[in-house]
Amino acid sequence: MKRPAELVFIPGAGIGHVVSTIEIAKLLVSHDDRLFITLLIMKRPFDKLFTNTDSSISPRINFVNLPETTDLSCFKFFVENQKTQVRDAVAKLVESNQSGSSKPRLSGFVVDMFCTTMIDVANEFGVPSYVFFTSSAACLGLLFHLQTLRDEHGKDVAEFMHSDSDLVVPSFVNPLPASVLPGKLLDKESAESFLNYARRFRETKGILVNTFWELESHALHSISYGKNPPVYPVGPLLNLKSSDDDKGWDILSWLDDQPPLSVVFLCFGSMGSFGEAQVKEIACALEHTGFRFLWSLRQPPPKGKMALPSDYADPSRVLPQGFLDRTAKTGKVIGWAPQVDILAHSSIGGFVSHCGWNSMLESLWYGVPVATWPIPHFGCFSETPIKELGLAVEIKMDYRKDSEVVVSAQDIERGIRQVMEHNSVIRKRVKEMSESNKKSLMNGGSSYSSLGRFNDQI
Ligand SMILES: O=c1ccn([C@@H]2O[C@H](COP(=O)(O)OP(=O)(O)O[C@H]3O[C@H](CO)[C@@H](O)[C@H](O)[C@H]3O)[C@@H](O)[C@H]2O)c(=O)[nH]1
Repeated sequence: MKRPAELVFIPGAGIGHVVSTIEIAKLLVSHDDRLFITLLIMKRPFDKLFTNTDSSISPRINFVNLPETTDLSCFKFFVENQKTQVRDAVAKLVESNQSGSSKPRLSGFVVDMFCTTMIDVANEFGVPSYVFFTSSAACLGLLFHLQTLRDEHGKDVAEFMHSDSDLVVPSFVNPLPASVLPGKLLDKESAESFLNYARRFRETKGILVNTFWELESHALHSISYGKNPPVYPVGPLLNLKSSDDDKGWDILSWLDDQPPLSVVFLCFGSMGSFGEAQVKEIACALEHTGFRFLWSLRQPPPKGKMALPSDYADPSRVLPQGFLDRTAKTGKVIGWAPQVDILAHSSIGGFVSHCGWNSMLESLWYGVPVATWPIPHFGCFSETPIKELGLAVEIKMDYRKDSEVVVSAQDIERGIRQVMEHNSVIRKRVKEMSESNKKSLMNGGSSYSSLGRFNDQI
């Protein structure tokens, strides 16, 4: 019998990365009873995890909170600066595992897509690394493609920044207009970091991706070849546990009073917020459509400060005058939303989203069609694969026109009307995909089998 094995997981900072990493850890240990996992959690002072990081979730999962860092000048350096802490934590783990032959042996690191620098630490301990890619396979394919263009064809990807041409990217079904590529991916300074992530992915023994075959078969085929390490689609990895705070209860009981499919939900992820002019356009669109709405409205962090948006003490400050009174019977403006509970509610008819990959997977799980309003932060964009599959309608598309460009109330209204249509083809397709979604994780399903293949090589 094989000796028990221990994997060290290094999730990226932020809810969009930590939650799915905890879910993959839970799935892996439930599939293999000789596996132990230690998660090293990096925290910035403003990170709210909104998730359970105590070890009671499984006796074979252990959380270690790394000391909080205050130097937040740059994300890349934030991760780099954690190397010493990671090294120390792993050394302690190895030492405590030496005390008995029944203790697990360190078998590898699973590093977040943005923590590839930790591959160096895995190498110091003489164990292999794997990547956990928290976004879509299409996005992973794009990173590989840009890196190949750069390293093998000498192409300067910054050229695409101002280009109007189409780009043939193997992980996308249709050519991509250069204008939809996130500026961060092409910008001279940040592009090099992204290309470097892709270079380092290729050094690893495998890439776990939070997706499933039925959703992204085209993208997955396109990256499962030649020089790339084996790719394991193991999603959707979602924490569907209900919120138990009082605020959440108030929102859900409001939804209980609304008719089925009548409410449009607007929420822009953990990092999404708008300036006052854009907030007013959204409010006008909502009022004009007359649909019931639930709107997670959050205020931007102070300019130049690395922080997350926060809830408004008084949202009427940025809304059109009298908006809250006029819509009191049909709408609710909230701060942080218990998103999965909301998407699960039968009154929700459509979701206006910034297209973070977790949000996309959550809405597909519950069969809620999406109106896409991408706000790319780290250059991972998720709405294109969803739209290519006919699972979403579009509000805003051009990434280069960043958040400073105000989307008009008319464009928002058009998107909301489309996404709320009851008998649309999109709604039907989303429902069908919702079924495949659930099957992929069941015994014999595509993600279930992928997990088995991954476990076999640990
Ligand atoms: O009010 C809110 C806002 C968000 N969420 C949850 O927070 C998560 C947000 O994740 P995601 O939708 O992926 O958005 P981001 O927080 O923006 O995620 C980052 O990480 C993702 C995974 O790599 C990338 O796809 C995104 O582009 C990147 O911005 C989801 O589980 C939401 O349910 C809430 O519960 N309430």
